[in-house]
Amino acid sequence: MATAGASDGFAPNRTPFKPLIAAADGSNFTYVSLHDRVPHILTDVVNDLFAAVERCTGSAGATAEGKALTGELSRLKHEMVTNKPLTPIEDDGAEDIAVWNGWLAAYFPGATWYSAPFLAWEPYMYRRIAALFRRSQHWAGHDFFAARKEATFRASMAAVAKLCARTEALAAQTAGDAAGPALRQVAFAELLQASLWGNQTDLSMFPDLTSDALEAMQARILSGANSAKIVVNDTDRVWQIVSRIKRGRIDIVLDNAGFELLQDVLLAHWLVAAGIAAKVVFHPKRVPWYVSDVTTRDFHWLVDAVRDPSLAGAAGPLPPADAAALGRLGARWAELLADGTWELRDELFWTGPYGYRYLPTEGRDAWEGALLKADVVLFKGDLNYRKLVYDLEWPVSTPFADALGPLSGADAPAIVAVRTAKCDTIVGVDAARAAALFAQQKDWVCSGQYGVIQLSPGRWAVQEDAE
Ligand SMILES: O=P(O)(O)OC[C@H]1O[C@](O)(CO)[C@@H](O)[C@@H]1O
Repeated sequence: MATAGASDGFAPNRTPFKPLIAAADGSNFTYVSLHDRVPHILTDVVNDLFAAVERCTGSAGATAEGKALTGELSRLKHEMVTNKPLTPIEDDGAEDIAVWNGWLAAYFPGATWYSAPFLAWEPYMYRRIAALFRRSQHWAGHDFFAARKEATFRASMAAVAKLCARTEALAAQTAGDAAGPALRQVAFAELLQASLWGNQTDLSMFPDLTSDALEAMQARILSGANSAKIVVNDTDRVWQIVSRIKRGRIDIVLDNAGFELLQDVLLAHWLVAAGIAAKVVFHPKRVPWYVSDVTTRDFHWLVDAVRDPSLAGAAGPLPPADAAALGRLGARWAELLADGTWELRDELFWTGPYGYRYLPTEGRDAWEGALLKADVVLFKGDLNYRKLVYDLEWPVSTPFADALGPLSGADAPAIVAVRTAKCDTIVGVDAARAAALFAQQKDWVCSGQYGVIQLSPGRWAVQEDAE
């Protein structure tokens, strides 16, 4: 098996700064995750499956298999809480199993849950859960998180409808030649910021978001009250690039389903309406991931739910103008998907073991097959950020592009990380600013209350310099 060492001396188990390790440092966020938060998620998976098995009116085989699966999931939880070694993932027929197991054997032989880095054991757990389901005959297509993802979105349909109406209006104001660049910049900044704060609605951290909370969040974005919480805000630099693109290509490496996905889709809607993008490629996950991550099915579900909220079981009538905007946008998105303007590519790399600095070597399908063809790639959310910068104890002021390593080369697309900070890793922050924030709130970097919009201009640096 080829080992993934990079020319800069970096390897998955040999890093220039310490990776975040669970047990070593006592009560940090990693430890709390492994000790409390993630075992609860596993318990929820077991309980959800148990309830689904109880409801199951299918064959006796499905019931028996479902019960056996709950047993296997409970065993997985036992391995975790009793700090057993990370064992090979059982073969579920997907090509990435060999990649996962080769990576474990090469870089973390004998590692246990508490000795493996955070970025190793946590994705490993979600892939093991997925493998257990995918190996079953009757439960292979069951997304144990689907009900929760859909319920949150359904419950926030009033906020969803308002946002659709607003984006439709923004697109109408800024699409034509008559719209000045300043207006377009403001629209872009608003939608990018909405996409950022949409990342707060992640069910693995904040399971209880209500429609009112979502509307309050939108109000804070519009009033500018949230801007101070964007610790690094490269929006203007991103706009310098985006505003030069005419009918280009934007890729979005998605994070959470539901409300965050809606914000990403609204941004994509505007990019197409404004003539900036002739193609938007979305990258969802192939298997259920980190509770609320978008799968291909979730994407289509959202488009259908916006096109006809009654199909999604949304309660109560909406104001007629908002309802009409919903229907129009949903129908438009279905068209964009059908004619290939929007494309979904759920490469297995996103649920694999490697950090994104290994995209050029271990993720060619995603890198050469997709991202390199883009003008700009947006990486949404906390986990994508951790995988981009490799989840280390970086000095906070390390430039973002330096932390990206091979992804920031002169042939690369512009890379934009759009993330609310929900773990200890962060780069590109002025050291004095970070110190002031730590003095104010010890856990600011894990709290989900602060965000970053960070740019590595890649091949666009040349054009920026040329101006
Ligand atoms: O949905 P996001 O933004 O990727 O967040 C995923 C969550 O998982 C973690 O990466 C670890 O559980 C957190 O840091 C974060 O809260």
